[in-house]
Amino acid sequence: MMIEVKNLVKRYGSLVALDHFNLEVRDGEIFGLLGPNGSGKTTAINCMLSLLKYDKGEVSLFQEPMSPTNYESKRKIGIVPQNVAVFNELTVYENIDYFCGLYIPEKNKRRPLVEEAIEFAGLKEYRKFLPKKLSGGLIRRLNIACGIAHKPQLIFLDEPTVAVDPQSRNNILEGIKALNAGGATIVYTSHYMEEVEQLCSRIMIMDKGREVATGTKEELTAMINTGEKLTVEIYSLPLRILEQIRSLEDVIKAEYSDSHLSAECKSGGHAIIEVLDLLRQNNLKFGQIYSEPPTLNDVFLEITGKQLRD
Ligand SMILES: Nc1ncnc2c1ncn2[C@@H]1O[C@H](COP(=O)(O)OP(=O)(O)OP(=O)(O)O)[C@@H](O)[C@H]1O
Repeated sequence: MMIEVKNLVKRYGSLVALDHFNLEVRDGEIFGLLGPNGSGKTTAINCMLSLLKYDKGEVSLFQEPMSPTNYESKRKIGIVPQNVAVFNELTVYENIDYFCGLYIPEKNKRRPLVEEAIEFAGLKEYRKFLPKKLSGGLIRRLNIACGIAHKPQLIFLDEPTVAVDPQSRNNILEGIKALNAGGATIVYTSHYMEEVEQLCSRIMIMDKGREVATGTKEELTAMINTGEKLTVEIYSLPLRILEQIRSLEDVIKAEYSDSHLSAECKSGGHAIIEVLDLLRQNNLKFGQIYSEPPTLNDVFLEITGKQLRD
C-alpha cells in the first residue's frame, strides 16, 4: 500500500476538520479525493505530509510511518499545492530549478530534469518569463512543473485546475495521466466531479471530514438506488399516462415539461423498456431518447442529502 491513513482526527479549535478519517491508496493508482469546499481534502493532504500536526491517528507512506523528519520519504514525494507557490522574482526556469534543488543539490543533475519539466508542462516558450507575465493557466502549469521536476514516486495535486482555461485544463489532465503512466502514484483532490470521473482509477467521496464512500466510479454509482436518467422527446403526454409512468415499478420519479419526459430510474431495473412500451400501447409518438448513467453527484446526493456542487 502506498498510503495508509488510520483514524485521523484534526481539530481547528472546536471545528473537527477530519473526523476519524481513513484512507488507503495503492501503488500506481490515480486516487481522487472528491468533496465539496470545506470537506477536509486539503487538511487531509497536509496531515498525510506531516505539514500539519493532527490530534489523533496514524499515517504511513511507502509502508513507513510518516513524520516531519522522514526526509527519505519526503524526497520521493511531489506536492502541487492548491494555492500557487512560486517566486515572483524568479523566471520560469529559475523557479523550477529552485524547487528541484530542494531535493537534488547537484546543479548538473538538475538541468536535464528542469528541462524535462519545462517540456512536460508546455512552458518552453516561457522559460525566461517572470510569473507575472503568465496567464492563470500557465502559472498553474508552472506550479505543477515545480512540484514534479525531481521525478517523485508519489504526487499530491490539490485542486490543480481551479480557475484555468480549458486548454490548460486538458494539458494538466493529460500531464497527470502521463506522470501516472511513467510509474507515479497520484492523489488528486477536486470538487469537479467530471474531472475526477475522467481521471481517477478509484475515488473517495468526502464530506465533513469523513469518508462518504470509496470505489471505482462504477462501484460508487452501483451503491445507490438511482439508476439512469431517461429523457424522451414527446410532443404531448396526457397527465393520466404520466401518472402511470410514475407508478411503474422501476421508475423513481417522472416529470413532463417543454415536450420532454424525464424519468429517474431504479438501478438494475427495466424502466426504459417499461416506459417506451407504455407510450407505444397508448399510441403516443416520441422522438429522441437519451439515457444518462448516474453521476458521482447522484451518489453524493443520495448518501448525504446534499448536492456536491455549492
Ligand atoms: N487554518 C485553519 N484554521 C481554522 N479552520 C480551518 C483552517 N484550515 C481549514 N479550516 C476549516 O477546516 C475545514 C476543512 O477545510 P479544508 O481546507 O481542508 O477543506 P477542503 O475540502 O480542502 O476545501 P477547499 O476545497 O475549500 O480547500 C473547513 O471547515 C475549513 O474552514
